[in-house]
Amino acid sequence: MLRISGPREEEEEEQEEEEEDCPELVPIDLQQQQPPPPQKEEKPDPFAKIPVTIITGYLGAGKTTLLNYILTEQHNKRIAVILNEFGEGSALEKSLAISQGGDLFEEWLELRNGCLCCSVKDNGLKAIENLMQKKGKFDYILLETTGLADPGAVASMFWVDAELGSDIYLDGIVSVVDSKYGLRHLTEEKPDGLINEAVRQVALADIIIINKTDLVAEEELIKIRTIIRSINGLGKILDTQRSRVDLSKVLDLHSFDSLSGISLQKKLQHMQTTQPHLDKNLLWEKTVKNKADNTMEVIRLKGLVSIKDKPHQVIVQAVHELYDLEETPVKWKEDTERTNRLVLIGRNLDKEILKHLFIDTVTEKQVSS
Ligand SMILES: Nc1nc2c(ncn2[C@@H]2O[C@H](COP(=O)(O)OP(=O)(O)OP(=O)(O)O)[C@@H](O)[C@H]2O)c(=O)[nH]1
Ligand SMILES: [Zn+2]
Repeated sequence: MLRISGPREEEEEEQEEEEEDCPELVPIDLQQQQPPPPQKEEKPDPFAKIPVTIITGYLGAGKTTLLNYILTEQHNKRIAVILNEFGEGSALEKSLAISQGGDLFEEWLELRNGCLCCSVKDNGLKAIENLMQKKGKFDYILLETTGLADPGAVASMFWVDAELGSDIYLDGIVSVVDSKYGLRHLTEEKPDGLINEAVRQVALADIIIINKTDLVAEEELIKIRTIIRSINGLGKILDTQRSRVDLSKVLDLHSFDSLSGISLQKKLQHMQTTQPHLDKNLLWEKTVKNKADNTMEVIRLKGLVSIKDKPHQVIVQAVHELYDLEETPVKWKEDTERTNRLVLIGRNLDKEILKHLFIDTVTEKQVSS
């Protein structure tokens, strides 16, 4: 079954499931006796450590959507964004990632609002080191991991790299979960009995965002919330549509400061002992097979395609069997050939078969009379 999601509607306010934070108690007499603190002039402190928030989550859950949302919200920060991309088509992913009117960027790119953005292929360490040479130009770092990454590895790098550690600190790990497919990702058993990536991402998170609540009914949400709780009993769980979350709930958390209790090391240990309560795999309708007769399964697709009579490039995205198309502000060049590019991630995928299938689908058929 294929479905195109309809035109974007204005989202309702995201609901939050967690209890409100308790207000802090302040002794009355202290408050009365002390004069208000003088208004400080906001000047960046060149020696201040820069917070890093890791944004993790399974393929297509809404990480980049969250990044884009944060960048466009009012935050009074100069944010540097690092995207860990998948696939070989670097230009493709970059142009999809951050809405900059289709500008492509290899190195650090300055965004309109003073934020910086960079797209990297490896673990992001180089990008951060590279970024630190621009110290003073930004005051927050957001790092999006690839959907299949174990965030523990990325997070650990802030401990391993002492030099890096003196400039920046890990502020928190945010994990985005897809309401529709999260359950499936979280309960998938790996053949070797290892903990799957989706579970690792949830287990390590300080904040778990259950995104795409528009796609599921309340019962589904309860199910996914329950399994998330069973994996991570500590993280704060928030529900969102289009990753629209209250920024104060995801930034400046100081999750790993000595004061806030559980350290990353502890979390990593905790993770090994927590087991998800498994639901059995969901049934899925599959028809295309590879040469070895195994059913192909696409988990994630991104692409830049040309649509007949449309002057603009169109982005196609899919998460399992849902997909949507979005016209970009970028026009195809008049005098050059329009090239369609697709990046697919999944199981038992066969490039040749998929290519034929795609060409078959888009080729105009002669109707014989
Ligand atoms: N229906 C619906 N679609 C959403 C929502 N949030 C994001 N999407 C769509 O889901 C798709 C994937 O979103 P991304 O933000 O690119 O996901 P991602 O986690 O960055 O994906 P990868 O980097 O490939 O792992 C896009 O087509 C989004 O437009 C939502 O709340 N509801
Ligand atoms: Zn992304």
